Amino acid sequence: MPLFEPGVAYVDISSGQLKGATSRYVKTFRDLDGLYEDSAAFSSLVDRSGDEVAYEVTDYKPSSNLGDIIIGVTRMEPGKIGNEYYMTRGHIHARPNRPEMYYGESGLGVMLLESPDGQIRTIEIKPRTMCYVPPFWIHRSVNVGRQPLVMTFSYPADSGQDYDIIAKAGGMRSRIVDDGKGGWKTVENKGYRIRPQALVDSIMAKVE
Ligand SMILES: O=P(O)(O)OC[C@H]1O[C@](O)(CO)[C@@H](O)[C@@H]1O
Ligand SMILES: [Fe+2]
Repeated sequence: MPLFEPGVAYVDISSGQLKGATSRYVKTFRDLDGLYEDSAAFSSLVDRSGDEVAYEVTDYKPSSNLGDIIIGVTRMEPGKIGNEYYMTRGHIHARPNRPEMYYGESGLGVMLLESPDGQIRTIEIKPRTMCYVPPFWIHRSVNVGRQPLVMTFSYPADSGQDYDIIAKAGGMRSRIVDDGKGGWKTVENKGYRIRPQALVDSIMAKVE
C-alpha cells in the first residue's frame, strides 16, 4: 500500500469554504425543484433568483478507498420557501452502513434524520455542536437561522450518496418550518409514502 502525504486545508468561516479543497459543488435554487411543499413560492423564487447558490460544498477527498475519509465544509444560505426553511437535498449513503460527523462552525442548523422505516430525529446544530449521523439514517441539513449556516463534516470515503430513497418516498417524512415565533418546528410531510417492509429489510441488510 503506497503512503499518502498528510493534507491540510483551512475552514474559512466567512466565505463558508474549505480553502485547499480538492472538489467543490454548488446547488442553485433551480436545482432544488420538488423539495419544497409550497410549489408556488418555489416557482416565484426561481423566477427571481433561480441561478443563485442555495448551498455549496467544498471538500478534501484524498481517495475513495475503503478506510479513508472525506473532510469538508457545507455553506447554506438562510431563508424560507413559504414557511419551510432552506435545506440540502438529503440522502442516505449508497453504502448505507457508513456514518457521518457534522460540526457547527457558524449559524444555526437542524440535522433532520429519518430511518428507512420512517422514524424521525432532529439535532440542533450551533457553533461547536458535533453531530453524529449513525449508519442507515437518511440525513438532510436545514438552515433555521438568520445567517448562513456553515458546518464542517467528515465521512468514510467510500460512502457515496443515494438521493432516490427520498424522491421515491415523496420526500422526508417531516418538514422543518417556521414555528411563527422565529424558531422552527417539525410538521408532517403530507406527500410522504412509507417504505414497504421488504425495501426496509433490503436496505438494513446492506452491510459491506
Ligand atoms: O448531498 P447533499 O444532500 O446535497 O448535501 C450535501 C452534504 O452531504 C455530504 O454529501 C456528505 O454526505 C456533504 O458533501 C455535504 O455536507
Ligand atoms: Fe452524508
